[in-house]
Amino acid sequence: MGDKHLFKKKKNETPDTITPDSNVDTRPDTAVQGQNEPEQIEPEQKEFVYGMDQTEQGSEDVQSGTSDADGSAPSQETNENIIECDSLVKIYKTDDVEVMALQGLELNIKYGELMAVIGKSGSGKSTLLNMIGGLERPTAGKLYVDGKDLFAMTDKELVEYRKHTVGFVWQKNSRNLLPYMTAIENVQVPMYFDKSNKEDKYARAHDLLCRVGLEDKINSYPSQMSGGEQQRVAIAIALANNPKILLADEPTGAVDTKTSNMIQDLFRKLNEELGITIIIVTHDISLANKVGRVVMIADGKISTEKIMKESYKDRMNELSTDGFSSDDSHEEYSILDKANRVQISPDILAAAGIDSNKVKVQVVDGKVIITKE
Ligand SMILES: Nc1ncnc2c1ncn2[C@@H]1O[C@H](COP(=O)(O)OP(=O)(O)OP(=O)(O)O)[C@@H](O)[C@H]1O
Repeated sequence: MGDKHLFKKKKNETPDTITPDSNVDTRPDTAVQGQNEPEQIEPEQKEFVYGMDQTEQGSEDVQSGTSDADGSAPSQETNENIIECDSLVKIYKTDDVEVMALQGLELNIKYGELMAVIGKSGSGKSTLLNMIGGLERPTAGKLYVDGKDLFAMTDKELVEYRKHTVGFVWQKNSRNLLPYMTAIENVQVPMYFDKSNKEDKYARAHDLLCRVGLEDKINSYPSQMSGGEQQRVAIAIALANNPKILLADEPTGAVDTKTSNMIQDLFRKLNEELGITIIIVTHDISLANKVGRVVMIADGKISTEKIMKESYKDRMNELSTDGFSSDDSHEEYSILDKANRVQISPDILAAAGIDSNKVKVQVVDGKVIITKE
């Protein structure tokens, strides 16, 4: 990512909150990872490990795009970033209309990060998540995930990628769970093509359900579980194939505050225990305040990012969620794009009394000062 640290925004300033448009679901109708994937694949031997510790599995993954040969694709050995978005553009075309959902987005995400993506409705959050998840193809730019070039993958390779590299959790449980299966059966669905025997699959599903705190509900059907419990089953399902990245789109959007807190804690626990990279698209400010980094998308680009202060990281490890106050937990930065441009939010412009499109830019004592003309 380009240089950052232009100026600090007021602490505690919350991003714009919005109501998700629940009537319109523009995403591809892909349910639980692995369920709607008709292609037959060669089963592969996998160890019973989660998260980062999958170098063996990764090497058997799709090879297209792992272009060490041309030297351009990052790999885990040489790169600390699991995701690199470089000038990423996504244009949707419907009839005569073109929508530019992402407009040259730059973003790097490190292995093992726990981060949130926020922004107004229509800013491109889900589009970014869907592209990282291999559900949408970039129109232009570069997108590398775990050393693989998603731009260059064939459809078949993308199916493989979706099965092994990423796991999804959606807001709507109907998209995550099959109603006629118990929790433990649901978790085993994505393991269908896995070569390991029935007992191993059962044991792995059982272990995952224990990790998400549902050891008492393994034989319950979705209708017999609360919304929060169903969401925890959904997280176990998303982890079923030991993905390196967990992608969650509004995972707390349909639950109450208490359940939301529980899910937030669970993401942190899984991130710490499994070392898995977790990216959460959310409007839930309390959730955004409890992750290591929050990036805000505005008009299809990253505009600001907030990094959790070290002192808060320590406190988060000591305190339960209920006792945690998120005030002043992060420092906020604006992001320079490749052309050294920066977006300044309307709030900051208003606070500085800037109401025209012409400003004075000076360097004073090593600081860039932007003032009204
Ligand atoms: N399949 C699609 N076809 C056409 N336009 C689309 C499609 N998916 C998204 N868009 C448009 O792309 C833009 C970004 O959409 P996206 O869903 O990524 O935004 P978002 O930030 O996730 O919004 P929300 O918070 O409301 O879910 C919007 O203008 C949206 O209407």
